Amino acid sequence: TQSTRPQRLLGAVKKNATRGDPRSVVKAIDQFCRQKEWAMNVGDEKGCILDSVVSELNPATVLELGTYCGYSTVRIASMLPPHAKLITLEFNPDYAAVARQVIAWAGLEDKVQLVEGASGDLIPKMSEQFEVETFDLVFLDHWKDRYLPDTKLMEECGLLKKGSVLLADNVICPGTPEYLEYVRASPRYESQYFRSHLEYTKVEDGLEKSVFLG
Ligand SMILES: Nc1ncnc2c1ncn2CCCCCNC(=O)c1cc(-c2ccc(F)cc2)cc(O)c1O
Ligand SMILES: [Mg+2]
Repeated sequence: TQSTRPQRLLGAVKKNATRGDPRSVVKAIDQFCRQKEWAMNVGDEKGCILDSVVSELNPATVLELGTYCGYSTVRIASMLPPHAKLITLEFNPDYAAVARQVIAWAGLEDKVQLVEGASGDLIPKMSEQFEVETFDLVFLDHWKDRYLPDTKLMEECGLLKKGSVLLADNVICPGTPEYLEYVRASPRYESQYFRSHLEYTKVEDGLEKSVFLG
């Protein structure tokens, strides 16, 4: 049977990256996506912006919506302090299976909890099932029309506290107009746009960082 793109991406990680070395995993995926096959990872350019937000915030609890192959999961988890935890939600079981192996190759399985399911179903169960009160950082990188409803859901479920940061990928391409309008107009958020490019291309895209004011 034919392999899938995520499976070929995993092969490139196993071939070119060193076990237990997250930076080499990130580099192997970026090389694969530039030289072999484009894939919808946040990528190296936007990845540097992601890194700077994580290192500035030094979060203890992180929620990632949309794992895909685990590229941003590895980028974030590799920067977390010792007892911090990252919960990442992935809807597609095939993507989840690849992501688990990418995360394990990077040696980060102890910091990451990958949960399979839809964000809309899992967010309301967060506090009871995953023993999390609030998230210091949420990285939104899943269905673009779920960014807004899931943000409202996180507010309603009390998962955001004063100072929680939402970092949203693809706010220009593919675009999340309703989400952008909401976080930029709401008095409950302080928003900032980081202009960049769609991963591995010259197309404009960017990240929106929104601080919850409580
Ligand atoms: N736990 C959960 N709950 C809900 N949905 C869930 C989920 N877990 C996963 N999904 C479903 C996400 C499916 C992938 C989302 N990402 C994207 O769709 C995406 C697309 C592009 C793109 C841009 C230009 C193009 F020409 C083509 C594609 C770039 C990106 O950086 C993207 O992140
Ligand atoms: Mg994305």
